[in-house]
Amino acid sequence: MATTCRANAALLTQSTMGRKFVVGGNWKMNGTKAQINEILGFLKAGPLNADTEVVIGVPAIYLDYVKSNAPANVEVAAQNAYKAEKGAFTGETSPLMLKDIGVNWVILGHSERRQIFGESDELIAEKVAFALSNGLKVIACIGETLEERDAGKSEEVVFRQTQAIANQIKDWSNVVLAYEPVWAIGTGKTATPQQAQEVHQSLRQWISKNISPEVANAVRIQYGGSVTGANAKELGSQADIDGFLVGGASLKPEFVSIVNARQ
Ligand SMILES: O=C[C@H](O)COP(=O)(O)O
Repeated sequence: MATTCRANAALLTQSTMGRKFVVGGNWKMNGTKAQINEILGFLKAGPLNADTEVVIGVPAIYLDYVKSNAPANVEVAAQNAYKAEKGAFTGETSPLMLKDIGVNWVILGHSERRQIFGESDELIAEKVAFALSNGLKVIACIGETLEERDAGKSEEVVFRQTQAIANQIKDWSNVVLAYEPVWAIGTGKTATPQQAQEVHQSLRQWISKNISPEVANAVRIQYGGSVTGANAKELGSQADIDGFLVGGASLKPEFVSIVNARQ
């Protein structure tokens, strides 16, 4: 048993080598200044594992405030950005505006953007390309709905969504993929570590074949969908899970233990 555990740990170290664990907190449309101050309070208190990259996705109106008040070991992300520098796009935010206030990350293609706001694979891919070309780092979300999973189409869907991005970009070094099965988002139904690992592994194999082995080895793939302090350690111990994108629990002090899941 001890030998098997050591062998698994060695395999995990080998397969994740060079991929820094990255945990995102997606606040979605939540937060008041008072609540944000509480969140920043527990992030400052941490302690946050220095080997984990932490990025919080903040509503646009609070980006500047959070950027000015977040601890130095926490990066700040927008939850959306448009594919143009400036112009007549009422209600949108440009990657250049984000850079202007010192925000270096953006979350794109979240399933809520896809489903509620009708964003297509192509639009998301264009936004990813435009954000990257303007110096942002991108968390690009992919994932299947329950109907698609029940129809056995999980892989087909995530491959299609990733292909759309691959059609628009060449350099993946500033991209983190977030696999978020839609049926697990905000439902309390987490994918089991095995279910998540299975999709992450086949996605990495698909990337190796269709993009390149180098990208497959280097690109970080987060899991998202009802991640909590209670399930993060087991999920985070899977060889192809390189971090999390956390919704509800990122608003709570348990986010600290999610960040520290790989310690
Ligand atoms: O971006 C985060 C995901 O939508 C997960 O949300 P959740 O942790 O509340 O299920």
